[in-house]
Amino acid sequence: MHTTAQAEISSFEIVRHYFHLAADRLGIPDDLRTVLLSAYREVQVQLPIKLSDGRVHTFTGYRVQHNGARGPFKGGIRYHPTVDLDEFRALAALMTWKTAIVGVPFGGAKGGVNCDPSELSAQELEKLTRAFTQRIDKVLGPTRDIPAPDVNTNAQVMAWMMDEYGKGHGYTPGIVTGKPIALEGSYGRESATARGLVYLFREAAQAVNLVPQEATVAIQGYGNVGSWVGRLMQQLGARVVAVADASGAIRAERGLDAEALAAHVRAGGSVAEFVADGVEPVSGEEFLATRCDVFVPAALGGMIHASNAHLLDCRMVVEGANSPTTPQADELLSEKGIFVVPDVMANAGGVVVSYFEWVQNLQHFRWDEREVNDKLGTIMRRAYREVAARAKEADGNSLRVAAYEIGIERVVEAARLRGNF
Ligand SMILES: NC(=O)C1=CN([C@@H]2O[C@H](COP(=O)(O)OP(=O)(O)OC[C@H]3O[C@@H](n4cnc5c(N)ncnc54)[C@H](OP(=O)(O)O)[C@@H]3O)[C@@H](O)[C@H]2O)C=CC1
Ligand SMILES: O=C(O)CCC(=O)C(=O)O
Repeated sequence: MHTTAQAEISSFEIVRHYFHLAADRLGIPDDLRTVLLSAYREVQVQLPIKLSDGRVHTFTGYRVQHNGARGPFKGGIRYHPTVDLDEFRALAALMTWKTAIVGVPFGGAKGGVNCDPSELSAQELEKLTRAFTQRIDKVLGPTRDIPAPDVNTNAQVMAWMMDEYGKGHGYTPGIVTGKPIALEGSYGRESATARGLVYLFREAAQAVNLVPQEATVAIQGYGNVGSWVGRLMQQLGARVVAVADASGAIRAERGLDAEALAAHVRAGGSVAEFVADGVEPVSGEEFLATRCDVFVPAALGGMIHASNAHLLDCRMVVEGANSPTTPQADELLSEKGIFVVPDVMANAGGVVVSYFEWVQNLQHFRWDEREVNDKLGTIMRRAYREVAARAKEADGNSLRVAAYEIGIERVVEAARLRGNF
C-alpha cells in the first residue's frame, strides 16, 4: 500500500546512523567501530529451483553473521522479493545489539531468500527451503548459528530446515527455533514477539501517563507480530482502531475484533477484505493519520520516513518491526512529542523465547506456557528499566540511543574478554 513510499535511507544506513550516535557517547574509537559495523561472515548462495511448470528459477539465498562475541549467531529467516545483502547486514547487526540489550547469550545474524512465497506452491517453498538449508549448512549449528522465523516464514519452514539439517547431522532440534510444538518448539514462541512488546508498552505507558487498558491502537502489518499485538492488546482491554497490511487498510473508530481479524487473515484473507460493523476501508495516508494512543509498526523496514512521519497522530510508537523508522522520521516524531520504544528492545521478545526454546532443546525438556511467559516478562521489564535509566542519565537521550549504548557496551566487553580486540 502507498504508506511505503521509498524511505530516504537504506536499512543499513539507519542502523549505522544509530550505532554512531551511541558509539560517540561511549567514546568508541574508529578502529573498533569498523569491526563492530562489519559482519563476521556473509554467505550468498545460488538456488536454482525447478518450479512446477518446468521452468528453472534461480533464487539467491543469504546468511549474514554479524557478531558472535556473546554467543552463537542468532536471527530470523526472511523470504521477500526485495531482500538483498545490505538489508541482511542491517538486520544481522540489529540482532547483535538486541540480544545484548535483553541479555541472552547470542550474537546476531539474519538471512533469507529473494522470493515471493505467495507465488510459490507449498512444494516449491519446501524445495527452496531445503536447498537453502543445504547451501548454508556449513555455517549453521546449535552452537554456531540458529535461525528462526521472520517475515513470510513460519514454524513449517523451520520444521523443513530442521529436517534438512538433520539429514547430515542427526536429529538436532536446537538448530532452529520457532518450530512447531510437535517438534520440540516452545510454548509461547509464536506470540512471544508481540507479548514482549505488550509488556514493554505497559512499562512505557507510565512515561506518557497512559492507562494501558484504555489505549487505542493502530497496527501496521497483521502477520505474526501484528496479529498477536492486536489480540494481546485486546485481551488487555485496549481497542484496535486501525490496521494495515500490504493490500490495504481499515479503520474502526469504536474498535474492531482483533481475534476475528486474525482468524480472517489466517484463513487467507487480506485486511482490506475484512467486513464487520463499524469497519471502513481507508487509504494508506488516512491509516497513518488515525488518531490513536499507540502506533505499532509491525511490517517492513523504513515505513515511517521523512515524507509520512508528520501524519502520525499518536502518543507512542512501539516498534514491532525491525528498523521501521528512519532517523529523519525519528526526529520528526520527537519534535511532535511522540514517545518511541525502539525495535531493539520492543521486538526482542521473539529472540528471548527463542533462547528459551534453544535451552529446552539442548536438554530435551519442556516448560509450560505460563513459565515461558513469566520468564519473558521478567527479562523484558528488566531490559526496559535498564534502558530507561540509561536514557535518563543521559538527560534527553532517546531510548533508542540508550538501548544501543547498552548493547554495544556489552558486546565490546565480551569481545575484549575473549581477546578479540
Ligand atoms: N516473527 C518474529 O518473531 C519477529 C519479527 N520481527 C519483525 O516484525 C516485522 C513483521 O514480522 P512478522 O510478523 O514475523 O512477518 P509476517 O510475514 O508474519 O507479517 C508481515 C506483515 O507485514 C505486512 N506488510 C508487508 N508489506 C507491507 C506494506 N507495504 N504495508 C503494510 N503492511 C505490509 C504483511 O502484509 P501481507 O500479508 O499483505 O503481505 C503482513 O501482514 C518484521 O519487521 C520482522 O523483522 C521482529 C522480531 C521478531
Ligand atoms: O527468534 C529469533 O531467533 C530471531 C527473531 C528475529 O529475527 C528478530 O528478532 O528480528
